[in-house]
Amino acid sequence: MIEVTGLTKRYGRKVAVNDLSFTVRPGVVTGFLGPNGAGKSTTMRMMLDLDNPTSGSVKIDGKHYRELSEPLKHIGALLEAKAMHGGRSAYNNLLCLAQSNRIPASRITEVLDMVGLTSVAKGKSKGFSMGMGQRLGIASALLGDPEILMFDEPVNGLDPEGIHWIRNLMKGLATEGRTVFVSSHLMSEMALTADHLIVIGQGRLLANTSMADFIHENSRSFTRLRSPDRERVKDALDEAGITAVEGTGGVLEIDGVEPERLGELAARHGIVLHELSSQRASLEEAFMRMTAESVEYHAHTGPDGGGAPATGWGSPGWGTPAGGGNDQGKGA
Ligand SMILES: Nc1ncnc2c1ncn2[C@@H]1O[C@H](COP(=O)(O)OP(=O)(O)OP(=O)(O)O)[C@@H](O)[C@H]1O
Repeated sequence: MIEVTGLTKRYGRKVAVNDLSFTVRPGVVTGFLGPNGAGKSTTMRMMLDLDNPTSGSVKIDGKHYRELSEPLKHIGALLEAKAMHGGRSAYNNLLCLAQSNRIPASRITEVLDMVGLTSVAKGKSKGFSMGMGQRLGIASALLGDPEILMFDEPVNGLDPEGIHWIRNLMKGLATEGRTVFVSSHLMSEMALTADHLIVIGQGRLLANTSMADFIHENSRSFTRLRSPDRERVKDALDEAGITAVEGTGGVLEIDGVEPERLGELAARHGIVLHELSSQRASLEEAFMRMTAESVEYHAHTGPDGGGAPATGWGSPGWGTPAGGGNDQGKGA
């Protein structure tokens, strides 16, 4: 378990991390999300004692990182790919880490095998591709067989097979009861991997909630209905007191009514339907909606400034974000 309490980091006048408090629990994969510059890496560095907090604290299984005698046996981290000694072989890089933490050399062979680098174990790591460097970083995180694992952008540089592998690895580690904390900008990947989310913006906590609740609370869900008999559908809906919004291509969008009820209503009126489907926004849309106000670096790609998601944004029925995007500790 990782406990973060009142964590703050200032660089001069810049507040990179602003009074963050949350707990990362074992047994699930916890995703760490935030726009560029939100303070994710700074938070992770402070968790590993690589940076001193201005105030507040981080406890790793109840202890400060500095109090852990052989830290790699408690917490393993992938912070920056290729943070290894380029002139050393993959094996020797891991050997140095193993020796400083009294980890048997046999474990090096095991982790190299786990990450698929056995055949290049003797190769100097400076010749490694980005994906190989990432795998070596992951091997170093796993070396001490720790209960807590932290991965900063682990899928960077990995090919689809590698992404699939790291996803299953993280899920497997959580299933074993370990604490897995992972940051990524790849929302589709995060949606497949994480069970719980910590979201920050401009150093502040925006959400601490389950993946399902985060998407549910920050997105519009509706039922999409398409029929060759649209006018009769509209009459039937009117009669039943159900409001429909006209979407593109003759589609009707209905908020807050399950497809089952709509299907039964259509059947009662003998109306043919060509489509009846539940629409749920993606994690990416929910994330952009929640963090819209705390994005520091915008690309101005169009009249709207490029800050809004393409789908659903601003369409009828899409309400204001709960708590104006600042609902701290929601659902915790
Ligand atoms: N050593 C430093 N000196 C000054 N400012 C810093 C330093 N490290 C980080 N910052 C600033 O603190 C803020 C948080 O940076 P950080 O790298 O933690 O964000 P991040 O969420 O990891 O961003 P990204 O997603 O782009 O990696 C940024 O505004 C950054 O410019």
